[in-house]
Amino acid sequence: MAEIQLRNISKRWGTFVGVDNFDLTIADKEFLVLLGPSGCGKTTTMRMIAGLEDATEGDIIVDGERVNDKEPKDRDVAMVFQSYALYPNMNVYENIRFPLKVRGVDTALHHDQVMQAAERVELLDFLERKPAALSGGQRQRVALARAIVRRPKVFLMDEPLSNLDAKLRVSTRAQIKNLSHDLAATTIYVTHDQIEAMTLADRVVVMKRGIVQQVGSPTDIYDTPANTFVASFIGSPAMNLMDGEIQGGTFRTQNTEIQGLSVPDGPVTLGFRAEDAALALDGQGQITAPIYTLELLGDATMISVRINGALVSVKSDKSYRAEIGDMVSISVPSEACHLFEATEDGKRIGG
Ligand SMILES: Nc1ncnc2c1ncn2[C@@H]1O[C@H](COP(=O)(O)OP(=O)(O)OP(=O)(O)O)[C@@H](O)[C@H]1O
Repeated sequence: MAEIQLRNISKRWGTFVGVDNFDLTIADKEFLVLLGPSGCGKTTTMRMIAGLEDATEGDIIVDGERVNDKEPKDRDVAMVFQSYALYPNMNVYENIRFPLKVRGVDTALHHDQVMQAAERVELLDFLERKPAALSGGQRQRVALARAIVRRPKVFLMDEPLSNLDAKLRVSTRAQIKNLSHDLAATTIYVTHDQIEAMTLADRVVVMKRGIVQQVGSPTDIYDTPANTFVASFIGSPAMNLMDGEIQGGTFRTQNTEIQGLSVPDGPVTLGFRAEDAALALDGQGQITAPIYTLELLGDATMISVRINGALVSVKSDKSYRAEIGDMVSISVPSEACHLFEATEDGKRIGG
C-alpha cells in the first residue's frame, strides 16, 4: 500500500521556480505519468519524492506519514533512470543483488530474490556478464530487475526508455506496464514522449515551466485538453489549431468558415483532430486550400494545408492520390471543434 500525497510542493533555486505548487494525491497502485517538454520540472518533482532534492515548500506524505525529512534510503522507493546507472565492475547478478545488500536484507534470501527478478525480465542467461557486454535493452532490464528485486512500495522511473531504439522501446514499455501491474506498486514515470504517456498511464500530469497544466486519464487529456498547450502536446499529429473570429456562431479565418458553434462573438483559437475531419470530395467542406504536403502513413494518407501559416492536417484513405498544390476541401463537423481563448496557452472555453 502506498498512497502519495504531494501537498502544494514547490522547488525554487534563488528566484528561479523549477516546480510551482504541485498538488496531487497519487492513489495506491496507480501508474502516474509526468509529461512535458524538457525543463518543465518533471525530474525535479520525482527527485523530491525520492528525497534526492528538498522541497522548498509543501509536504510529501506517503501512506499518511510526512517524509520530507527522511533520507532517500529510508523511503521505500526504487528508481530507474535513463542512464541505467549500473556498476561496471559487477556482473548482472551482483548488480541486481546490490540493493538487497545495501538495505541489509537477510543474505539467505538474496539468491532467490535475485533469480526471481532476473527471470521476470528475462536475464537468466546473462547473469555472469558485466554491463559493458550487454546491449542497451539488456542493461535497461538489469536496471529494472534491480528496482524490483526488493519489491518497493513505490517505483520512480525517469525516462527509462529514451536510450533504446524504437522497437525495443515498444517491447520494454509493455514489460514495464506488465511489471507494474503484477507488482501492484505505485509508479511515477517521467517522460517527454506523449505516446509513452498515453499508453502507460492511469493518469497523466501535463506540465509546462514548473506548472501543472492538466491532470487526467489519457482519454480525458486527449478528448478535452484544458488549454492549447495540452492540445498541441498530445496526439500525433498534434491537434490542428487555427486563430480566427467567431461571429453569430460562425468561425472565420483564412480559407475557413465553420458554422454552428455556441460561444460568444470574438477572437478564439479553434482546434480539431486530424481524424475527426475528412476530405469533402464534393468541394463543400469548411476549409478550402491548396495541399501543402501529403504523407503516406501506411494505413492512411495525411494531407496538410496551411492556414495563417500553421499546418492543418486531415487523415484520408490510404489510396487517396493527389499532388502538392491541388485544391482540397476539408469537412470539419462543428461537433469535432474545440474552442480556446485566443491567448498564449489559451484556456478551453467550449467544444
Ligand atoms: N540544481 C539546479 N539549480 C538550478 N536550476 C535547476 C537545478 N536543477 C534543475 N534546474 C532547472 O529546473 C528546471 C526543471 O528541471 P527538470 O530537470 O525538473 O526538468 P525536466 O522536465 O525533467 O526536463 P528534462 O526532460 O530535460 O529532464 C529546468 O529549467 C532546470 O534547468
